[in-house]
Amino acid sequence: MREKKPIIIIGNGGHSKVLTEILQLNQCEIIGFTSPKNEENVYNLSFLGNDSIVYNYSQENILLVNAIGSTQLPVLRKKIFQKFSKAGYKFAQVVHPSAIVSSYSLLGEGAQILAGVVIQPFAEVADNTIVNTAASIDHDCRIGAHCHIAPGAVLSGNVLIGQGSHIGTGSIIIQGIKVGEQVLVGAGSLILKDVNDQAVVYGTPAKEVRK
Ligand SMILES: CC(=O)SCCNC(=O)CCNC(=O)[C@H](O)C(C)(C)COP(=O)(O)OP(=O)(O)OC[C@H]1O[C@@H](n2cnc3c(N)ncnc32)[C@H](O)[C@@H]1OP(=O)(O)O
Repeated sequence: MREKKPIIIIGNGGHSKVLTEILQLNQCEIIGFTSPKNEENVYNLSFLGNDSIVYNYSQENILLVNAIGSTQLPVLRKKIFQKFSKAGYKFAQVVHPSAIVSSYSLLGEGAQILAGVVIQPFAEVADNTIVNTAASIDHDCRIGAHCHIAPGAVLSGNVLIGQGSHIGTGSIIIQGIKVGEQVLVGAGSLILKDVNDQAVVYGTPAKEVRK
């Protein structure tokens, strides 16, 4: 998927490395990256300045890529997306060529679908959500905005995930489960029951450990 406008990447960490390769595979033009300080970029992309440098570019002429990663609740990613969306900037979708994304599924603005992901028909992935390496999202799932479905997570059919939630690496969620908003699911969890908003759960089967 080739974006027509040149792209500014926000962030220069591990997630940025992964997204940059996808942008290159998709032959996107990359202006450079922002970061709090001038540090090496493994692809030799240009350092543009801190995030405020984005305001030097017209909203009409560029797209942003939110390359802030997360290992727990994706709070900073959400802030970045909301700040620049409010200022009229648009975020590019980033979809790895190896991802299998049903043409009957829906991806929101700035959705990031990484290598080996499968998204089945009538699933929805809302704005600014990451579906990380080899995760699988089955039919009719609805994943809210600003979520992170970490590598290898498996969502069976009709699973609902509220906004701002993190589904840990390798977790399994059985069909029809509702996970609330800003929920943190630990790595390797097996989710057999609905999960309340803001809960932290993990284990097999998963239990709520704290709010
Ligand atoms: C490309 C990428 O890298 S994307 C990154 C994806 N990463 C993830 O999805 C990681 C998700 N994070 C986790 O699973 C974390 O372990 C969390 C958030 C659930 C818990 O983190 P913390 O609050 O720091 O817990 P901490 O490490 O102190 O562990 C507390 C206890 O819970 C246990 N525990 C922690 N996580 C889990 C888990 N996922 N499953 C079972 N037990 C767990 C620990 O063994 C420890 O037990 P102990 O007290 O008996 O020793």
